[in-house]
Amino acid sequence: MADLEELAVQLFDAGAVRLGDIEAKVGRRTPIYFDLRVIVSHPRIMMAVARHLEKLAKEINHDVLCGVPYAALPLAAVMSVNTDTPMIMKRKETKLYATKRLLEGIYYKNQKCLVVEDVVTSGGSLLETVETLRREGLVVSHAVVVLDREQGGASVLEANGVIVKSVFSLSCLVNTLYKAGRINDETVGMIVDHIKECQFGMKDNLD
Ligand SMILES: O=c1ccn([C@@H]2O[C@H](COP(=O)(O)O)[C@@H](O)[C@H]2O)c(=O)[nH]1
Repeated sequence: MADLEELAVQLFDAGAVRLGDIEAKVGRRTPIYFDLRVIVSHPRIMMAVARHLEKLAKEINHDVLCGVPYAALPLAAVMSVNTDTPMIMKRKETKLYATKRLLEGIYYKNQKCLVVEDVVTSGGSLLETVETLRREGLVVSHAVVVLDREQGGASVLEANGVIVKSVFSLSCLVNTLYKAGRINDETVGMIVDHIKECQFGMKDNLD
């Protein structure tokens, strides 16, 4: 398995780290955007990221995995196969025909569900999935994520009973890329300022 520094550089070289003045969500701009969707085209990187998530997941008692749609779904699927752990999938919208389900796959009330996510910024996307899982009777206490952008999302989740374990924090990712010569000190400065300035609060302040 690639170590974390090596993996950070592989992700950058694969195009998973975008720099510039980027629109992250409606009304939100960022000097760095992490786009993990590209790793479906890089099976070795996908496997390395999944292995690092599995290492975190091993320390957490769980019966079933659920990826936050859509970027984390392939990661959760690889983890499920590697560790022989059942997976369920959340739909973005309820299916309007046949089963009309919001969660696909087999699960039982009170099963412990570990949520898998690519990136946490405000925590809003992850929390939405957690709320659906809890409404269906699953117990959610932890999430494993590839990148915590350190913008308050992990605290929002913790306040809602979800402990977040991440493979990378944004500052450690940026530091590694700087040391590897992939980004310059001006970019590092902009990202550090962005983390300080763009913090998200409690659930009523997610956007
Ligand atoms: O660098 C980024 C930042 C965000 N995303 C996507 O957005 C959500 C996380 O944002 P929340 O504010 O925590 O809901 C996540 O599902 C990512 O897919 C991203 O891809 N890259």
